[in-house]
Amino acid sequence: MPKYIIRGGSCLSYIVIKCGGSVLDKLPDTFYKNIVELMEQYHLKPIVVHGGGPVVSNLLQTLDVQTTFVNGMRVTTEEILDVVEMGLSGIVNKKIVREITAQNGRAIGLSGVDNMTLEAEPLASNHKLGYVGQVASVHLTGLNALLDKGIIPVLSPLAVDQQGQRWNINADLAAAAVATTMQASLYMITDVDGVLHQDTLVPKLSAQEAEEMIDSGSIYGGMIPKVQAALNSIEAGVRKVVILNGAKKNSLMDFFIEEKTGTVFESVQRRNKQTVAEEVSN
Ligand SMILES: Nc1ncnc2c1ncn2[C@@H]1O[C@H](COP(=O)(O)OP(=O)(O)O)[C@@H](O)[C@H]1O
Ligand SMILES: CC(=O)N[C@@H](CCC(=O)OP(=O)(O)O)C(=O)O
Repeated sequence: MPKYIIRGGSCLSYIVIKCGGSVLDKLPDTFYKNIVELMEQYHLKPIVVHGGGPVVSNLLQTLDVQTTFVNGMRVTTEEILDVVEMGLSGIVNKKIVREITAQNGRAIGLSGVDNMTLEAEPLASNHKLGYVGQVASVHLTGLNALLDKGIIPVLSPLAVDQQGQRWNINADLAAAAVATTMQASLYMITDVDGVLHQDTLVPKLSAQEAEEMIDSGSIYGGMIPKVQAALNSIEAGVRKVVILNGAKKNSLMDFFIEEKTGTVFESVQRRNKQTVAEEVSN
Protein backbone atom coordinates (compact mmCIF):
# COMPACT_ATOMS: atom_id res chain seq x y z
CA MET A 1 0.00 0.00 0.00
CA PRO A 2 1.46 3.43 -0.90
CA LYS A 3 2.60 5.65 1.94
CA TYR A 4 0.56 8.75 2.66
CA ILE A 5 0.10 11.19 5.45
CA ILE A 6 -3.11 10.98 7.42
CA ARG A 7 -3.52 14.52 8.69
CA GLY A 8 -5.13 15.14 12.05
CA GLY A 9 -4.15 11.68 13.26
CA SER A 10 -7.21 9.75 12.11
CA CYS A 11 -8.18 7.72 9.09
CA LEU A 12 -11.47 8.72 7.56
CA SER A 13 -12.55 5.74 5.54
CA TYR A 14 -15.52 7.38 3.79
CA ILE A 15 -14.98 10.12 1.29
CA VAL A 16 -17.79 11.95 -0.48
CA ILE A 17 -16.83 13.43 -3.83
CA LYS A 18 -19.31 15.98 -5.11
CA CYS A 19 -18.97 16.45 -8.81
CA GLY A 20 -20.38 19.75 -10.07
CA GLY A 21 -22.14 20.17 -13.38
CA SER A 22 -19.95 23.18 -14.17
CA VAL A 23 -16.90 20.95 -14.60
CA LEU A 24 -18.42 17.72 -15.95
CA ASP A 25 -17.25 18.31 -19.51
CA LYS A 26 -13.80 19.41 -18.39
CA LEU A 27 -12.91 16.52 -16.08
CA PRO A 28 -9.76 14.71 -17.22
CA ASP A 29 -9.56 10.89 -17.15
CA THR A 30 -7.31 11.23 -14.08
CA PHE A 31 -10.30 12.46 -12.09
CA TYR A 32 -12.10 9.13 -12.48
CA LYS A 33 -8.81 7.22 -12.18
CA ASN A 34 -8.12 8.96 -8.85
CA ILE A 35 -11.53 7.87 -7.51
CA VAL A 36 -10.75 4.25 -8.39
CA GLU A 37 -7.26 4.58 -6.86
CA LEU A 38 -8.68 5.97 -3.62
CA MET A 39 -10.75 2.82 -3.30
CA GLU A 40 -8.33 0.21 -4.58
CA GLN A 41 -4.97 1.50 -3.37
CA TYR A 42 -5.88 3.60 -0.33
CA HIS A 43 -8.78 1.40 0.82
CA LEU A 44 -11.15 4.35 1.17
CA LYS A 45 -14.86 4.15 0.49
CA PRO A 46 -15.70 6.81 -2.10
CA ILE A 47 -19.24 7.92 -2.80
CA VAL A 48 -19.78 10.18 -5.78
CA VAL A 49 -22.67 12.65 -5.49
CA HIS A 50 -23.16 14.68 -8.63
CA GLY A 51 -24.95 17.73 -9.92
CA GLY A 52 -25.47 18.63 -13.54
CA GLY A 53 -27.31 21.95 -13.50
CA PRO A 54 -26.06 22.96 -16.98
CA VAL A 55 -27.27 19.65 -18.50
CA VAL A 56 -30.75 20.28 -17.05
CA SER A 57 -30.73 23.89 -18.28
CA ASN A 58 -29.77 22.75 -21.81
CA LEU A 59 -32.54 20.16 -21.84
CA LEU A 60 -35.06 22.76 -20.67
CA GLN A 61 -33.91 25.14 -23.38
CA THR A 62 -34.32 22.43 -26.02
CA LEU A 63 -37.83 21.82 -24.69
CA ASP A 64 -38.50 25.57 -24.69
CA VAL A 65 -39.22 25.65 -20.94
CA GLN A 66 -38.16 28.78 -19.03
CA THR A 67 -36.00 28.24 -15.93
CA THR A 68 -34.95 30.64 -13.17
CA PHE A 69 -32.66 30.47 -10.14
CA VAL A 70 -32.95 32.13 -6.74
CA ASN A 71 -29.67 32.21 -4.79
CA GLY A 72 -28.29 29.33 -6.85
CA MET A 73 -31.46 27.17 -6.53
CA ARG A 74 -33.61 26.28 -9.55
CA VAL A 75 -37.29 27.15 -9.20
CA THR A 76 -38.83 23.71 -9.78
CA THR A 77 -42.31 22.88 -11.07
CA GLU A 78 -43.63 19.33 -11.60
CA GLU A 79 -42.81 19.72 -15.32
CA ILE A 80 -39.25 20.78 -14.49
CA LEU A 81 -38.91 17.85 -12.05
CA ASP A 82 -39.32 15.46 -15.00
CA VAL A 83 -36.47 17.14 -16.82
CA VAL A 84 -34.27 17.28 -13.70
CA GLU A 85 -34.77 13.55 -13.21
CA MET A 86 -34.11 12.82 -16.89
CA GLY A 87 -30.95 14.91 -16.97
CA LEU A 88 -29.43 14.03 -13.61
CA SER A 89 -30.52 10.43 -12.92
CA GLY A 90 -30.23 9.57 -16.62
CA ILE A 91 -27.66 11.44 -18.70
CA VAL A 92 -25.24 12.64 -16.03
CA ASN A 93 -25.43 9.64 -13.70
CA LYS A 94 -24.75 7.15 -16.46
CA LYS A 95 -21.93 9.22 -17.93
CA ILE A 96 -20.09 9.15 -14.58
CA VAL A 97 -20.68 5.40 -14.22
CA ARG A 98 -19.26 4.86 -17.74
CA GLU A 99 -16.22 7.01 -17.03
CA ILE A 100 -15.41 5.07 -13.82
CA THR A 101 -15.90 1.81 -15.72
CA ALA A 102 -13.43 3.04 -18.36
CA GLN A 103 -10.85 3.39 -15.56
CA ASN A 104 -11.40 -0.24 -14.53
CA GLY A 105 -13.53 0.71 -11.56
CA ARG A 106 -16.90 -0.75 -10.67
CA ALA A 107 -19.71 1.75 -10.20
CA ILE A 108 -23.46 1.59 -9.81
CA GLY A 109 -25.60 4.64 -10.38
CA LEU A 110 -28.59 5.36 -8.21
CA SER A 111 -30.76 8.29 -7.45
CA GLY A 112 -31.60 9.53 -3.99
CA VAL A 113 -35.09 8.21 -4.73
CA ASP A 114 -33.83 4.61 -4.95
CA ASN A 115 -34.38 2.75 -1.69
CA MET A 116 -35.19 6.20 -0.27
CA THR A 117 -31.46 6.85 0.01
CA LEU A 118 -32.24 10.55 0.30
CA GLU A 119 -35.41 11.27 2.25
CA ALA A 120 -36.73 14.71 1.43
CA GLU A 121 -38.47 17.50 3.21
CA PRO A 122 -39.31 20.94 1.83
CA LEU A 123 -36.40 23.38 1.93
CA ALA A 124 -36.54 25.37 5.18
CA SER A 125 -36.38 28.69 3.33
CA ASN A 126 -38.52 27.54 0.38
CA HIS A 127 -40.68 30.54 -0.36
CA LYS A 128 -41.31 30.38 -4.09
CA LEU A 129 -39.00 27.61 -5.20
CA GLY A 130 -41.64 24.89 -5.75
CA TYR A 131 -40.37 21.32 -5.44
CA VAL A 132 -36.96 22.26 -4.06
CA GLY A 133 -36.21 20.19 -1.02
CA GLN A 134 -33.54 19.42 1.50
CA VAL A 135 -32.42 16.11 2.90
CA ALA A 136 -34.26 15.06 6.06
CA SER A 137 -32.40 11.72 6.38
CA VAL A 138 -29.85 9.69 4.46
CA HIS A 139 -30.57 5.94 4.50
CA LEU A 140 -27.24 4.23 4.12
CA THR A 141 -28.20 0.60 3.48
CA GLY A 142 -27.85 0.75 -0.31
CA LEU A 143 -24.65 2.79 -0.28
CA ASN A 144 -22.97 0.54 2.28
CA ALA A 145 -24.04 -2.64 0.47
CA LEU A 146 -22.30 -1.38 -2.68
CA LEU A 147 -19.19 -0.15 -0.89
CA ASP A 148 -18.84 -3.45 0.96
CA LYS A 149 -18.65 -5.17 -2.44
CA GLY A 150 -16.00 -2.76 -3.73
CA ILE A 151 -18.52 -0.91 -5.91
CA ILE A 152 -18.51 2.89 -6.07
CA PRO A 153 -22.01 4.37 -5.62
CA VAL A 154 -22.81 7.29 -7.93
CA LEU A 155 -25.74 9.23 -6.49
CA SER A 156 -27.92 11.80 -8.23
CA PRO A 157 -29.51 14.48 -6.01
CA LEU A 158 -33.20 13.69 -6.32
CA ALA A 159 -34.96 12.76 -3.11
CA VAL A 160 -38.31 11.36 -2.12
CA ASP A 161 -40.61 12.00 0.83
CA GLN A 162 -42.81 9.57 2.78
CA GLN A 163 -45.70 10.28 0.38
CA GLY A 164 -43.64 9.33 -2.67
CA GLN A 165 -43.26 12.92 -3.90
CA ARG A 166 -39.96 13.69 -5.74
CA TRP A 167 -37.94 16.73 -4.72
CA ASN A 168 -35.09 18.52 -6.48
CA ILE A 169 -32.15 18.88 -4.12
CA ASN A 170 -29.20 21.14 -4.78
CA ALA A 171 -26.32 18.70 -5.27
CA ASP A 172 -24.04 20.50 -2.80
CA LEU A 173 -26.68 20.09 -0.10
CA ALA A 174 -27.20 16.43 -1.02
CA ALA A 175 -23.45 15.74 -0.85
CA ALA A 176 -23.19 17.56 2.49
CA ALA A 177 -26.03 15.46 3.91
CA VAL A 178 -24.33 12.22 2.84
CA ALA A 179 -20.95 13.38 4.19
CA THR A 180 -22.54 14.43 7.49
CA THR A 181 -24.39 11.14 7.94
CA MET A 182 -21.27 9.13 7.14
CA GLN A 183 -18.92 11.54 8.94
CA ALA A 184 -16.90 11.48 5.74
CA SER A 185 -14.58 14.10 4.39
CA LEU A 186 -16.19 16.06 1.57
CA TYR A 187 -14.47 17.04 -1.68
CA MET A 188 -16.51 19.53 -3.73
CA ILE A 189 -15.24 19.41 -7.28
CA THR A 190 -15.99 22.45 -9.39
CA ASP A 191 -14.65 24.58 -12.25
CA VAL A 192 -12.70 27.15 -10.19
CA ASP A 193 -9.69 26.73 -7.89
CA GLY A 194 -11.82 27.30 -4.80
CA VAL A 195 -13.45 30.37 -3.28
CA LEU A 196 -11.90 33.43 -4.91
CA HIS A 197 -11.73 36.95 -3.50
CA GLN A 198 -10.84 39.54 -6.14
CA ASP A 199 -9.52 36.71 -8.34
CA THR A 200 -7.25 35.38 -5.59
CA LEU A 201 -7.75 31.96 -4.03
CA VAL A 202 -8.87 31.98 -0.39
CA PRO A 203 -7.09 28.90 1.06
CA LYS A 204 -9.12 28.73 4.29
CA LEU A 205 -12.50 30.22 5.06
CA SER A 206 -14.28 30.67 8.38
CA ALA A 207 -18.06 30.97 8.73
CA GLN A 208 -17.80 34.68 9.49
CA GLU A 209 -15.59 35.42 6.48
CA ALA A 210 -17.93 33.43 4.24
CA GLU A 211 -20.98 35.35 5.48
CA GLU A 212 -19.23 38.65 4.83
CA MET A 213 -18.32 37.55 1.31
CA ILE A 214 -21.91 36.47 0.61
CA ASP A 215 -23.28 39.75 1.99
CA SER A 216 -20.86 41.81 -0.09
CA GLY A 217 -21.66 39.86 -3.26
CA SER A 218 -18.13 38.52 -3.56
CA ILE A 219 -19.61 35.01 -3.27
CA TYR A 220 -22.66 34.68 -5.54
CA GLY A 221 -24.74 32.23 -7.59
CA GLY A 222 -23.87 28.53 -7.31
CA MET A 223 -21.01 29.27 -4.92
CA ILE A 224 -23.55 30.33 -2.25
CA PRO A 225 -25.11 26.86 -1.65
CA LYS A 226 -21.65 25.30 -1.98
CA VAL A 227 -20.12 27.42 0.77
CA GLN A 228 -23.23 27.11 2.94
CA ALA A 229 -23.19 23.32 2.49
CA ALA A 230 -19.50 23.24 3.43
CA LEU A 231 -20.09 25.29 6.58
CA ASN A 232 -23.17 23.28 7.58
CA SER A 233 -21.19 20.05 7.22
CA ILE A 234 -18.42 21.34 9.46
CA GLU A 235 -21.00 22.52 11.97
CA ALA A 236 -22.51 19.01 11.93
CA GLY A 237 -19.22 17.32 12.71
CA VAL A 238 -17.57 16.73 9.33
CA ARG A 239 -13.86 17.30 9.88
CA LYS A 240 -12.86 18.57 6.51
CA VAL A 241 -14.48 20.01 3.40
CA VAL A 242 -12.53 21.25 0.40
CA ILE A 243 -13.64 23.07 -2.75
CA LEU A 244 -11.31 21.99 -5.55
CA ASN A 245 -10.84 22.54 -9.27
CA GLY A 246 -11.57 19.23 -10.99
CA ALA A 247 -10.41 20.41 -14.39
CA LYS A 248 -6.79 20.23 -13.28
CA LYS A 249 -5.04 16.92 -13.88
CA ASN A 250 -4.82 14.73 -10.76
CA SER A 251 -6.25 17.48 -8.53
CA LEU A 252 -8.16 15.00 -6.39
CA MET A 253 -5.13 12.83 -5.61
CA ASP A 254 -2.82 15.83 -5.26
CA PHE A 255 -5.08 17.30 -2.60
CA PHE A 256 -5.49 13.96 -0.88
CA ILE A 257 -1.73 13.55 -0.55
CA GLU A 258 -0.49 17.10 -0.11
CA GLU A 259 -3.43 19.43 0.60
CA LYS A 260 -1.83 22.26 -1.34
CA THR A 261 -4.73 23.59 -3.40
CA GLY A 262 -8.39 24.51 -2.98
CA THR A 263 -10.34 26.24 -0.25
CA VAL A 264 -10.42 24.21 2.95
CA PHE A 265 -13.04 24.36 5.71
CA GLU A 266 -12.12 22.65 8.95
CA SER A 267 -13.63 22.37 12.39
CA VAL A 268 -11.98 24.57 14.99
CA GLN A 269 -11.42 21.46 17.12
CA ARG A 270 -9.49 19.79 14.29
CA ARG A 271 -7.44 22.91 13.57
CA ASN A 272 -6.46 23.12 17.23
CA LYS A 273 -5.51 19.43 17.30
CA GLN A 274 -3.36 19.89 14.24
CA THR A 275 -1.65 22.90 15.75
CA VAL A 276 -0.85 20.96 18.91
CA ALA A 277 0.48 18.06 16.83
CA GLU A 278 2.63 20.41 14.80
CA GLU A 279 3.97 22.09 17.95
CA VAL A 280 4.87 18.68 19.40
CA SER A 281 6.63 17.63 16.23
CA ASN A 282 8.60 20.89 16.18
N1 LIG B 1 -16.23 33.97 -4.72
C1 LIG B 1 -16.31 33.07 -5.70
N2 LIG B 1 -15.23 32.30 -5.98
C2 LIG B 1 -15.27 31.40 -6.98
N3 LIG B 1 -16.34 31.17 -7.76
C3 LIG B 1 -17.47 31.87 -7.52
C4 LIG B 1 -17.50 32.85 -6.47
N4 LIG B 1 -18.73 33.40 -6.45
C5 LIG B 1 -19.41 32.83 -7.42
N5 LIG B 1 -18.68 31.92 -8.08
C6 LIG B 1 -19.17 31.13 -9.22
O1 LIG B 1 -19.55 29.86 -8.73
C7 LIG B 1 -19.30 28.92 -9.79
C8 LIG B 1 -19.33 27.54 -9.20
O2 LIG B 1 -20.66 27.24 -8.83
P1 LIG B 1 -21.54 26.31 -9.76
O3 LIG B 1 -21.52 26.82 -11.17
O4 LIG B 1 -22.86 26.09 -9.15
O5 LIG B 1 -20.65 25.03 -9.71
P2 LIG B 1 -20.93 23.47 -9.70
O6 LIG B 1 -21.77 23.17 -10.91
O7 LIG B 1 -19.56 22.92 -9.81
O8 LIG B 1 -21.62 23.14 -8.42
C9 LIG B 1 -17.98 29.40 -10.37
O9 LIG B 1 -17.77 28.94 -11.67
C10 LIG B 1 -18.13 30.92 -10.31
O10 LIG B 1 -18.70 31.40 -11.50
C1 LIG C 1 -32.53 22.92 -6.43
C2 LIG C 1 -31.49 22.93 -7.51
O1 LIG C 1 -31.03 23.98 -7.90
N1 LIG C 1 -31.12 21.74 -7.99
C3 LIG C 1 -30.11 21.61 -8.99
C4 LIG C 1 -29.65 20.17 -8.99
C5 LIG C 1 -28.39 19.97 -9.78
C6 LIG C 1 -27.21 20.69 -9.18
O2 LIG C 1 -27.18 21.12 -8.04
O3 LIG C 1 -26.17 20.75 -10.05
P1 LIG C 1 -24.80 21.55 -9.87
O4 LIG C 1 -24.04 20.88 -8.80
O5 LIG C 1 -24.17 21.39 -11.20
O6 LIG C 1 -25.12 22.99 -9.54
C7 LIG C 1 -30.65 21.99 -10.39
O7 LIG C 1 -31.83 21.79 -10.66
O8 LIG C 1 -29.83 22.46 -11.20
